[in-house]
Amino acid sequence: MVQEEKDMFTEIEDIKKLDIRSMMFDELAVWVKAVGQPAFRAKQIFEWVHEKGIADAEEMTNVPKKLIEEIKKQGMHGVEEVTRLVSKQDGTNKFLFRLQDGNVLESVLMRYKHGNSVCISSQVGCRMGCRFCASTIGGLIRNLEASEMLDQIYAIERITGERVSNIVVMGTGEPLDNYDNLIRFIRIINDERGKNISQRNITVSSCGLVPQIKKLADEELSITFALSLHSPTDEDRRKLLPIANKYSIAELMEVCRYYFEKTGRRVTFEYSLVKDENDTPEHAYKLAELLKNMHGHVNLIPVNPIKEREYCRSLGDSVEKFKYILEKKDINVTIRRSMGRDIDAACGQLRRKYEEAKETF
Ligand SMILES: C[S@@+](CC[C@H](N)C(=O)[O-])C[C@H]1O[C@@H](n2cnc3c(N)ncnc32)[C@H](O)[C@@H]1O
Ligand code: SF4
Repeated sequence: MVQEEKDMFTEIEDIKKLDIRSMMFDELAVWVKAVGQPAFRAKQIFEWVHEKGIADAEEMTNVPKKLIEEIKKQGMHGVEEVTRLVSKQDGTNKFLFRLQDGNVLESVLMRYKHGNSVCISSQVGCRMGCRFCASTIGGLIRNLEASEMLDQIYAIERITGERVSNIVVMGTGEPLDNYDNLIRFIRIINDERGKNISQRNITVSSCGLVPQIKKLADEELSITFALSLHSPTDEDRRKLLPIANKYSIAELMEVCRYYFEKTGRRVTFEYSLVKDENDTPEHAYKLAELLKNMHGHVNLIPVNPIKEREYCRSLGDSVEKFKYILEKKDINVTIRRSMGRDIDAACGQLRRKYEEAKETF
């Protein structure tokens, strides 16, 4: 075999490891050719799967039976609704979805004046061990495929009949611990032949994996990067986030600066306020000092209590005071409204409940 043939062979072998919904357009075109079909079929399939967001290959009415059989053989992974909770307070919908292998995950639809936003999961479980997070209690089960991230959005559109315009990758899982599938997901959801969701309307949040943040910056995407900072000092951060033992705040600030330089996008700093642990005026002053020359924005969120952990949500007064101190120091800051508080707002809680009481669903 000459080198070119070898490369083509490796390419198709790699593509065949993906399910149809996880293939980017160019990969789908190679696959279509490999199963002996004309090139225009790739566009048809891509539009059915990603623009229309169909649940089942059988719905492709203009695609020949033989090709549908090939697609089924290749597989089209996605999610299926198990249950849905609707908040009486603000109309937020929380979905529990089942994957083909029986694992379950959560996605949340939030309705805002500017459009519908969906918070998706990127892994089944998480191995990062953050102290206040329900998603990590059972550890990491597995990474989600790009198809399984995409179908959380498509399924919500199918179920509600409403368009989704914003995506936050802030559900269960550490997206940068599932890096390649995350990038594949972003490229497909942004493809103009599919849902064509602007990269500017996508936010990816991470607990702070420095090498992957650098890699993300080098992709030069125009997504928003959110860093879960939660403390201005290494000492306090280590108490809340085990990953802080690996990467220091100084390294995080350096890579966030790099992210801004490469992409021109301001970084969001997530700060979940835990009573007496990171919500004192001293913490606020230190945070202001740390972020004074960063091109960023702070998002404060009083922590959502979970029953497995002992810590408390900051009181309203401390939250307002924290915000006031940051503002006085010219730091851009907002308090994130906690959506769907009446329906287990803390991410991972519904999935845990389901795992604990499968038979009642
Ligand atoms: C669930 S994580 C998923 C994204 C990514 N793994 C991360 O940590 O940024 C999304 C955000 O929710 C925060 N979070 C987790 N549990 C929380 C809780 N009980 N209350 C408030 N925020 C929480 C995280 O710290 C993070 O900022
Ligand atoms: S906060 Fe994020 S990184 Fe930490 S355990 Fe939860 S999902 Fe994982």
